Amino acid sequence: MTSDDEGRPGRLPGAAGPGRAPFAHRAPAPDATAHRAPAPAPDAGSASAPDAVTCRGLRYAFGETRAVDGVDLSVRPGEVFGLLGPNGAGKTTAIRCITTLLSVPAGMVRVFGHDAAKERMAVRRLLGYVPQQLSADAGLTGRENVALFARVFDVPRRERAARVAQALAAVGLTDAAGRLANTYSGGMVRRLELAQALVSAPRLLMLDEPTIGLDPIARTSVWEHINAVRAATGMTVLVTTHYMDEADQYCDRVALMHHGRIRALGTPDELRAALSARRRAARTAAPPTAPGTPTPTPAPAASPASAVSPSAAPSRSSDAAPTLEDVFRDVAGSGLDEQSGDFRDVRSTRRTAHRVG
Ligand SMILES: Nc1ncnc2c1ncn2[C@@H]1O[C@H](COP(=O)(O)OP(=O)(O)OP(=O)(O)O)[C@@H](O)[C@H]1O
Repeated sequence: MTSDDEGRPGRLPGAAGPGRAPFAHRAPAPDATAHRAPAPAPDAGSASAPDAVTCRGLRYAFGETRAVDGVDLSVRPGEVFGLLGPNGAGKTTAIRCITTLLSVPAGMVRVFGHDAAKERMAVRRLLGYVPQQLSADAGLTGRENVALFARVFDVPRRERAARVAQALAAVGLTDAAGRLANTYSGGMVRRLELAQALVSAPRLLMLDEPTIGLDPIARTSVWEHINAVRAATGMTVLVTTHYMDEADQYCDRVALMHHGRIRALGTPDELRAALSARRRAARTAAPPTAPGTPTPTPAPAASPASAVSPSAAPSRSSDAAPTLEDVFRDVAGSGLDEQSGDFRDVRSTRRTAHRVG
């Protein structure tokens, strides 16, 4: 990376000339119901702009294990896109391919038009990444942690102090910036890691399980800060999560992943409506049952679901019917609980406990 600030690929368009803030210091909205903040989205303005992320036929195997098994997806500039699935679905592996931490052996990955296989540094300069593993140093203060990332990501020296302060302010850690990270709560550690990822003003923020193991208030706080920065900058957000309710609340679109494949993709409303339609169709097609005969449970869909057509999207009136978890169970089929446990498997929770302990 160079220290030349002009034309630096990681710079948000129009957001930060020398001396200007890379993102606005907008305090998170106090209203916790302000989900899916509408982004002014410098990235989302042009119809010809490349997608933030494009994966075509992405595959990755660890020996015999096909962790990612032919993933096609596009993340639009400025949206919050959720990659959902149980433990072992392949979410982290897919994310690591997109970040270039794993090289792409088969298929294609592009980030804002840059080929992840051939233009690794160009891709990395566009990204902020919060991995599942702890990325903050417990023996450093919050400020020192963010400053370290500013150096690693080659934030120009003359801007560093201001950018570090801005990143800490954007996640509500100004007052705690001088404290050692090992005195932080789990939610504060997550917000610190968010500040570390934001200090380079990424166009694409990638978060792997950002709220796993946090209590509901801390989860809400993390999302409010993500949304506030996104609303101020138009940054694209790609997030993995087990929490269906959270994805429903905060993601513009979601992809449901299981056994390395995308089983369904669309807005939460589209996915729920498609399930309602399938249920209605199954009821209509079912033969009338004799009185006293138990009603058979419809078999879950056997084939992987493809993207849900937006044209089939119904209105918000179907909210009360199926949940996103119902959709997942429908498209993933009966194998959902076999190996991977449920959506809140202890493995990840333990990992998080280690992160903050
Ligand atoms: N380094 C590795 N070596 C061998 N197998 C691996 C490795 N990393 C992941 N796997 C396997 O690849 C598959 C996908 O794992 P991955 O971590 O991508 O899933 P995930 O959906 O992110 O799960 P989690 O929610 O638990 O993080 C799993 O079967 C996992 O055991």
